[in-house]
Order: sequence, then C-alpha cells, then structure tokens
Amino acid sequence: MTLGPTSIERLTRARGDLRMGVPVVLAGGGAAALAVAVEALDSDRLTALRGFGAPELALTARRAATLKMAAYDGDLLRLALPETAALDWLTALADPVDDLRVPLKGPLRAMREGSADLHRAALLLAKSARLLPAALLVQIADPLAFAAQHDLTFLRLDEISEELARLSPLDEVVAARLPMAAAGAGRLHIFRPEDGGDEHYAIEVGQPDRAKPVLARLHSACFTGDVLGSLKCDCGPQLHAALAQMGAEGAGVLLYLNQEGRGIGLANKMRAYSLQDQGFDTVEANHRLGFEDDERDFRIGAAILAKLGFSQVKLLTNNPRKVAMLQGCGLTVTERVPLQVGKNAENAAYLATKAAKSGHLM
Ligand SMILES: Nc1nc2c(ncn2[C@@H]2O[C@H](COP(=O)(O)OP(=O)(O)OP(=O)(O)O)[C@@H](O)[C@H]2O)c(=O)[nH]1
Ligand SMILES: [Zn+2]
Repeated sequence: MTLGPTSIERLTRARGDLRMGVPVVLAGGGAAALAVAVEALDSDRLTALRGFGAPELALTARRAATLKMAAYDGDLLRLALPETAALDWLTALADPVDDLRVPLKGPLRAMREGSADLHRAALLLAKSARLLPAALLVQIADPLAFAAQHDLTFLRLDEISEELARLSPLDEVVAARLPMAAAGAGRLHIFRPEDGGDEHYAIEVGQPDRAKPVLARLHSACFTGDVLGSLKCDCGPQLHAALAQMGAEGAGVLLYLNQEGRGIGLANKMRAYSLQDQGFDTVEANHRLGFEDDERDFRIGAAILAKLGFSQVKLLTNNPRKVAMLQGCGLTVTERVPLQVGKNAENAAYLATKAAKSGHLM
C-alpha cells in the first residue's frame, strides 16, 4: 500500500471539499471537469470557475420535473449557465424554497449533446455529502496536472461508482454497559465505517441468544422526533416503545442508524419541512428538493446485525421494504412485529402519506 490516499479516502476528501465549496476534479470517458456543489458555492469561486470555461449546471430528474423541464439524460438535466447568471440564479434552481414565490427561472437552455457521466457523478457526490443535489461543472483538459497545480482532489468516474456502490466496511470501535429507563440493562456498541462516514449505533438489550430470532428494530435518526419530541412524525414514540418492548421481553437489539431524514440529512429534512409548510406532502417535498422518497442504504443495518452475530430477527417495523432488504442481505426475518404508536393530529397526514405512497402498513 502506498502512503497517499486510496480511492475511498479521496472520495471522503471530496465530500469535505464539496461541503466547503472547494471544487473537485472528475475525470472519465475521455472527459474531465471541475465540480462544485451549488449549495456551498460563493460568488468569488463562481467568478474563478468562469475563468476556466463555461459552467454547466446539473440537476436531478426529480428537480427537473418540478421546474417543468425535460430531463434529456434520463435521470438528470444539464443546463448551460447564462453569462449573466449570478449566484442567486443558481440557488433558485437548486433550492425549491422560493419555487412558489418566484416560479419562472428562465430562459433555461438544456444541453443535449455529449456525455452526462461527469454530471451524474457530481450529483452522486453532492448527495453523499448530504448537500442539495445540484452541481456546477466546468470542463477542463489535463485533469491530473490541473488537480496537482491547484491542490484539488482528483477522482476517476470508475472510482466514484465503485466506491459509492459498495458498502463501506463497518468496524466496532467500542461497547459499554448502558442501563436504560425504558429497557433496563443494555450495551451500546459504536460502529465506524472505514470510509470516514457517519457512525452508527447498536443498543443490545439484555443478553439476546444468537441461536434464536431476536426482537430487532432498525431505527433511522430523527433529531426532531427522537430528541425534541416533534409531533410531525412518529419516530420518538417508536424509539421508546421499541426499547420498552425489548425490556419487557428481556432481550432485543435496536440499531440507531445515522440516516437522518431518510438519508438526506437534517438540513435537507428541514428544507423538506419548510416545503411541507407550503402544502407539499413528505414525498413531494423530497422530490421538489431533487431527492428520491427514501435515500437510505438499509444494507448498513444488515451488516451491523451480522457483525453482532444475529442471523434471525423479529423485526419491529411497519415498513415492508425493511423486511425485504434484510432478507435480501441474507438475514432471516421470522416475523414482522407492527410498531404503531405516536399517532396524533399533527402527524396523521404524514402517516397516511407513508401508507399511500411508501407502502407502510397501517
Ligand atoms: N425526508 C424526510 N424525512 C423524514 C420526514 N419525517 C421523518 N423523516 C425521517 O424518516 C425516518 C423515519 O425512519 P424510521 O421510522 O426508521 O422508518 P420508516 O421507514 O418510517 O419505517 P418504520 O418506522 O420501521 O415503520 C427518519 O430518518 C426521520 O428523520 C420527512 O418529512 N421528510
Ligand atoms: Zn421523525
């Protein structure tokens, strides 16, 4: 192994760069480009980028549909940046917060020629950095020399697709005893992905027998529900009811997965909430932002259960996708245990939308 960063380490660097507004160099298919996330871009960098060529804006097909534009590349749309366009033009296209107030963003010139592969990779990177899926690209020549000269992170397309498609191995960092009010005696295990991404937690209640199906819950982080007691969702009551049920049975395992906002991050979830205040439901809000309904990678949960030695679970969930995913990852789900708690006047429409559009069982 060489001393310098591996492709996964450069990918992790690239996420940090994008969050800071620093361009990364992408290369593949005989082309190369500088890419920045629109959300983190400032006017000075935009001016600097223009010095190297004509910027192109990449948006997802979901965002394009909201803007009533055809996504000629299938899953994404490329727009040539007008010469007069300033940062607020880009922000208005990337961020739907003002869609209703300022509906017309034109004139917009969609690009149809050439490859969209670099744009697609830039959008994947922005999403994986938990930023709005909107990227600005400037085509360049001689990418390796360019990256070296400007001290930028360099990534090949095949590295990005391979590293984002595989699940980063998760290593247990530490575990310690944790008595809990709801569940009694337990142990908290911390798992850290090798790609430097978010850590995830497993709470083992009692001393579950690995030879028998364990009562299990895959809980996705919800700062608003779990910590603040938000009434907009059912997460807090589900978390506490699951722990209480494990305590009552004397054994269980609850995974607390840091996939806030169904994998879009808390900032984007709050953007979705502000769209919900404009009248859109939870699924429509995700789409207007440019995301899919659910951006979570449930393989993480399966990997952690396997690491802890569990192969059979009684899964506490109303979401059939979680059952299907665990089975697809080789775990046996002997039973789905419904978890219907926390319904109130504020979240009734949210729960009804999840049942109607996301297949949740009521
Ligand atoms: N994007 C988005 N995420 C939300 C919204 N409301 C809640 N969430 C997130 O949705 C996730 C809910 O996770 P879970 O309760 O584990 O999953 P679920 O798919 O509802 O399935 P079960 O609860 O197991 O039936 C959490 O990550 C929340 O932060 C919303 O309106 N928009
Ligand atoms: Zn919630």
